[in-house]
Amino acid sequence: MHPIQVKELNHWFGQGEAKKQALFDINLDIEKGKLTILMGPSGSGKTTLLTIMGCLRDVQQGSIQVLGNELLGLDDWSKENLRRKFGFIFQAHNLHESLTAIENVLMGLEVHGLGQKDKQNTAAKHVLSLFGLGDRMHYLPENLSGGQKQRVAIARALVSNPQIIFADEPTAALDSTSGKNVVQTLKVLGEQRGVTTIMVTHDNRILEYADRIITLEDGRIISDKLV
Ligand SMILES: Nc1ncnc2c1ncn2[C@@H]1O[C@H](COP(=O)(O)OP(=O)(O)OP(=O)(O)O)[C@@H](O)[C@H]1O
Repeated sequence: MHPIQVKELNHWFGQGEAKKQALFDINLDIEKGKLTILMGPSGSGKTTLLTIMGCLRDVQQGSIQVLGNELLGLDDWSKENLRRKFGFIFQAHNLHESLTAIENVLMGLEVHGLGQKDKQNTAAKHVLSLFGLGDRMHYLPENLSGGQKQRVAIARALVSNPQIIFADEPTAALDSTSGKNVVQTLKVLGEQRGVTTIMVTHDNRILEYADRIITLEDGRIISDKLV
């Protein structure tokens, strides 16, 4: 069974006269362990689709099965439980300004309620080192560059070993080398641990790492290519 199966999904914003359809008849099966990229012009519906799949926005019409759960009509408690199996990486990194890099990464574990302190520290250090932040662990966000902050946010999303990663423009603030490093890491996680990644991006530099590229335009899928 695919980790994500979308059938006949439609979505609208606004009410009455201002009501506008943002997604039209989306049908999609996402394969486990693959890196899928969503592309398309601004306003084509990429973020809307990503947030619906990530249980951050309710399904209005259609069906989405995520890790075997139907999202249409799913109760809040089950949604919350499901979100714990996801890692989220957004362009706005949302780090806590009063916490150091490693404390921010540890937040990714505490919410998940996993394991003991020692193990958690080891996991947080490991993932920060993976992104070249081994010597910045005890820095506050205000003393990190934009790219370093984004890498801390990515480390926080990955530290709990999520089954699915939802990423919205994760490399936008990164230089080319760090951007590639992030995407390569996601690819390796997919190949070695079966982690599924769905990524919205405009960043052409990383397309070569994708397993599949889906293009949206005006709320519809206009192309779907295996790479
Ligand atoms: N909260 C909202 N309220 C009203 N309309 C919205 C809302 N969010 C998105 N839309 C509209 O839905 C459509 C799809 O938006 P969405 O953000 O999903 O596009 P996108 O492809 O992610 O764009 P971008 O690349 O600029 O982030 C757009 O027409 C947008 O104006």
